[in-house]
Amino acid sequence: MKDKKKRTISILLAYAGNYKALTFVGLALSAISMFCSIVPYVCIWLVVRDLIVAMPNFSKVQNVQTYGWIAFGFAMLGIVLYFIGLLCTHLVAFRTAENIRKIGMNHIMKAPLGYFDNNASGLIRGRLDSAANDTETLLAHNLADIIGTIVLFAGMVILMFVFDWRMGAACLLSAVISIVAMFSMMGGKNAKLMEEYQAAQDRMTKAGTEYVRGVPVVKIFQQTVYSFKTFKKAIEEYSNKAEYYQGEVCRVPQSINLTFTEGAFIFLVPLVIFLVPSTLHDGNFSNLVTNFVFYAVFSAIISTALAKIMFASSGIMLASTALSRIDLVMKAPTLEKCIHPKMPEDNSVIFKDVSFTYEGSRTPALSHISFRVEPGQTVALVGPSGGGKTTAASLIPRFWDVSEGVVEVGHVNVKEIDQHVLMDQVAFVFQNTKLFKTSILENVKIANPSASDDDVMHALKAARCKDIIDKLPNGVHTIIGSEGTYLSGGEQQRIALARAILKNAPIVVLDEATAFADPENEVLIQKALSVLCKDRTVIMIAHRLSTVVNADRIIVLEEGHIIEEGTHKELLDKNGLYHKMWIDYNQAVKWKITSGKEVA
Ligand SMILES: Nc1ncnc2c1ncn2[C@@H]1O[C@H](COP(=O)(O)OP(=O)(O)OP(=O)(O)O)[C@@H](O)[C@H]1O
Repeated sequence: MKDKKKRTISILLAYAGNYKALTFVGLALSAISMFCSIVPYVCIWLVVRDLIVAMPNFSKVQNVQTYGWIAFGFAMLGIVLYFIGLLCTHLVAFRTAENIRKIGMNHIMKAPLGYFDNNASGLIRGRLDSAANDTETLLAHNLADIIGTIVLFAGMVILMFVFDWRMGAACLLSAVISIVAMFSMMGGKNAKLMEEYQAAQDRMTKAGTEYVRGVPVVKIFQQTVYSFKTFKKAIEEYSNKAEYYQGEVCRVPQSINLTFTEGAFIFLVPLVIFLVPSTLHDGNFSNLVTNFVFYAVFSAIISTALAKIMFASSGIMLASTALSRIDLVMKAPTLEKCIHPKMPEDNSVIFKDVSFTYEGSRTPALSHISFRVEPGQTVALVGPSGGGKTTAASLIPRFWDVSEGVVEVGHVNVKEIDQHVLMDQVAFVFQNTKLFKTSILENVKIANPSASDDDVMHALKAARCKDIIDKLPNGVHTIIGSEGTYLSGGEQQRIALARAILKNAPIVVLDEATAFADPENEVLIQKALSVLCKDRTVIMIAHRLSTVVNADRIIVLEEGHIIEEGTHKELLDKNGLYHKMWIDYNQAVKWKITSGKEVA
């Protein structure tokens, strides 16, 4: 546990970079300031002592004012040093939080694009943000408080011997009982319990997010919250853990802690009563009263110090869970960077004995796939759902890196092509197009920021987007999502095609480009596609087999294997899976037309 705390602090300080040294300055200032804050208590002791000695002739007392000034001076110095120390630790905390965000985002930028399929970018950003925030309190306040409290206790032990060790021990004993009770709540097997409690909290948050995402489904099927069993179970698990921790584990130690934090008097008062007879006998009664006043006042700062330790412990715990969230982000795989990049020789795409297995999956999504697409050819990937079509297409622009084999673009392994060159070489049109909440013009320009507005308009025209722009209030400058602007799936797809046309890449990968299109949009999309694909190397994935009949070659993928390959005619003649798919497809089309007639 102690090692874990040390590790947490040293990892965090590594994120502080150049500001690490400032932490030590801040901590040293905090320690000195705590020392300064003890001095006024000593002055109180001296004042009380002089007053009691001079009693009843108080005019004899000479040094009270001097003690007053010394107390004031040290109190002010303590405050100033504490603030400068806090300034230093805050600077470190802010820089560390900034570095956590920067380093995390830099790492994520090197992750393959496919990683974001399973890890939503919002979730990753949320993880980094919350982790950065959770480390701030520890570095800005808690560490300084821990050091300050250590100095305080060291000061107490020294003062215990200087004035009256018995009263010092009484104060210290109550502090020690309080600390032991506090750590018994957090240490040993309770630390594990605390981790489980936090894990239950995390599970509840995740299940809650899933539930909110699924609200439309819940509403459509008129289900209740109880239909989301995982969420309900997560809430129950969390509340059981919380009740057990707060009720069973914390009740006794918490009560002891609170009693002794505020109650140095529990030992101090009986002790003094016990000592009165002997001091009256020795003639040291005035000394006893002076010391009692000192320890009674001094014990008040113990409770403040203990409360700070308590916060500091939870701060360390919070920071350590924050570090595990950062670890999750930093575990994201990164694409190998080539040291001596090569330029593709032409626009061909070749798969050589390629296999690929998703992380955590037992069965390969692709097994020993080999095919070649010559420059200017159109090759279609078809086959049953889950056959590996999208996976194969994703390996070309390195959304993932192959597990075995080689993918080549222009006769060069894609891993040996500079990432920017590869991205310039390949345009990818996804099934599910993402448009940004900005103008249509900017949305298209993302593909080629140096393009002129005229080029963008030309691309939009070629992608048959004129009707979309005409109906928008500010034409091409309309912000998508603003003023009730809504684009259908097919319309969004045409904007995405305009992007790909503007990019002007020699290789085009189309993943179900017509997936979300109604018949009217489909015709327009097909026209846009014919512009985009003209004289380019095209790899297209399609379920609507009518879109692939003219392809130079059709590859049929099933369960990660190529099971048939050829032209539309050759595959029909083979009488295999493609032939069956073609019959099924035509029956489905006919069924649609027939049922359409029935409705009419
Ligand atoms: N991100 C992922 N993580 C883990 N497994 C995945 C992931 N994406 C796909 N798979 C699995 O890989 C296999 C191939 O999926 P892929 O999406 O490539 O098939 P597909 O032929 O494109 O299917 P569809 O036609 O339904 O889009 C499937 O078993 C699928 O469950």
